[in-house]
Amino acid sequence: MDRYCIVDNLWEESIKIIKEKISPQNFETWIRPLKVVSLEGNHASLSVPNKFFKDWLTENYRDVISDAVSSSAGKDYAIDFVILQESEKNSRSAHPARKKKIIEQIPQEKIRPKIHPTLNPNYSFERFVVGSSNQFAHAAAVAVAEQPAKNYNPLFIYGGVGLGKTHLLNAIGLLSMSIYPDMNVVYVSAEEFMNELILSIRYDKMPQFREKFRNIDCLLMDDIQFIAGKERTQEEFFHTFNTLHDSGKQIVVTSDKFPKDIPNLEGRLRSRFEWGLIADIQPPEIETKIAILEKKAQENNIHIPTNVAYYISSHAESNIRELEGFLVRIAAYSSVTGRNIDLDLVKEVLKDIIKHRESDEISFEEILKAVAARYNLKIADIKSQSKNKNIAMARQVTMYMARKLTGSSFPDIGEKIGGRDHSTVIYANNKIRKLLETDSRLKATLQEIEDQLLKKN
Ligand SMILES: Nc1ncnc2c1ncn2[C@@H]1O[C@H](COP(=O)(O)OP(=O)(O)OP(=O)(O)O)[C@@H](O)[C@H]1O
Repeated sequence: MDRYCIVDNLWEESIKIIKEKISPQNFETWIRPLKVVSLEGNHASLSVPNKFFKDWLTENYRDVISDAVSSSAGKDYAIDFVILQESEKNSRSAHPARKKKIIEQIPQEKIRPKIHPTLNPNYSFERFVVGSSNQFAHAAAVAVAEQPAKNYNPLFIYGGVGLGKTHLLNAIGLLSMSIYPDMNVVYVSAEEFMNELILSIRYDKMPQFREKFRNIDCLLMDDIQFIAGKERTQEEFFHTFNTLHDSGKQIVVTSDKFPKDIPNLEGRLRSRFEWGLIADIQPPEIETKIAILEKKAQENNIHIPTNVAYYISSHAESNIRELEGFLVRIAAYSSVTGRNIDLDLVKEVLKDIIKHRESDEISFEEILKAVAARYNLKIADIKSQSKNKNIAMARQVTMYMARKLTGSSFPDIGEKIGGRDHSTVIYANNKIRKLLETDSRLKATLQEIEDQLLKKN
């Protein structure tokens, strides 16, 4: 058998294994179009039609594919994905020798761009869409990047999942480095910081650890909430913070919560976070979602008609990562089926996700439970007659959310929340609505509760 036959047989065997492991629809969308372009040593390269496909496969199916190829071949294979050039895409059955060439034609720097060892070059300010939900955080981030340690130190950026905190943090690093090329910028997640600390303690390398983290011009630390409750990490971060701050170095941290709302965060750290500027990122309104979607589409040469962008944005949650996921799915489906992206195609691709979501009915009891947990109260407190400020607030939030998420009538909600009159529910609903116009912390809290309720299934 010639070498290309062996490769084809191996791939045939592998896809049988993969087919057993994933749904038929996903198999047809993601696996069927793949072809092996090279098999060298312990490395298999598979061709994919575009970057979206590549990102999706890398994130979701790389391990499944590599396990299947390894088990068919009887030895371990690492998998990577290579984007087919347009001309190759048009002739699906390119000669094997030509296929093999494809990898060599792609410049190395296109495969793995390297600018800074830990900064993501795609997360730049140019690629960040500004809307009213993130305007403040964006302006603060630009100011810090242009004039580090001048005005806002530390800068504390907080917001819900997938709303662009990491993107902004990276953008600060990229811009600062382009303005001040000699600047020592370090981007690290709080978890990596902790892991490095543990290793340094274990291998007696604390002087090196301190040398590294206390000689930085701009420290960008992601997901700081992770260190809460971890005593030794908080202690070390506290000293790192002081050293950098005292010597006029910039510190930027991100978190999923406002400093005061991070449970188990040491008071001395919390107060330091409050020294500088605290900027929030709110869930985007529909116009910003559409603008982000259109920008992402444009960056990847995908044409999305306006009605389609509107449809996707109005059905995606506020999480922008999810919005991107929808785009990936749609672009891949369109490229595999050769169909243009229009409303019918999008409805077809997203129908399961959207149907599932619409069937996710939230009950009053679930809202009550989630609000009580968020405000550290018992359900009985919320239903009680207590006039305590925190309890009264939680009660009004429950009424507002019940109205919003269940659509129940005012008298119904009043009945369920301890036999209250419907006018009390109307009052609570109006009061919270009004507060939300100005109180960004409350807005973030409510969004968090809502996200949690929507994720229940
Ligand atoms: N305003 C924006 N413009 C363009 N892209 C955005 C914007 N906000 C978020 N994104 C994109 O959404 C994705 C998720 O963003 P990011 O990872 O920064 O979120 P995060 O807030 O750090 O999430 P997590 O809480 O999970 O750490 C990224 O691909 C990012 O580029």
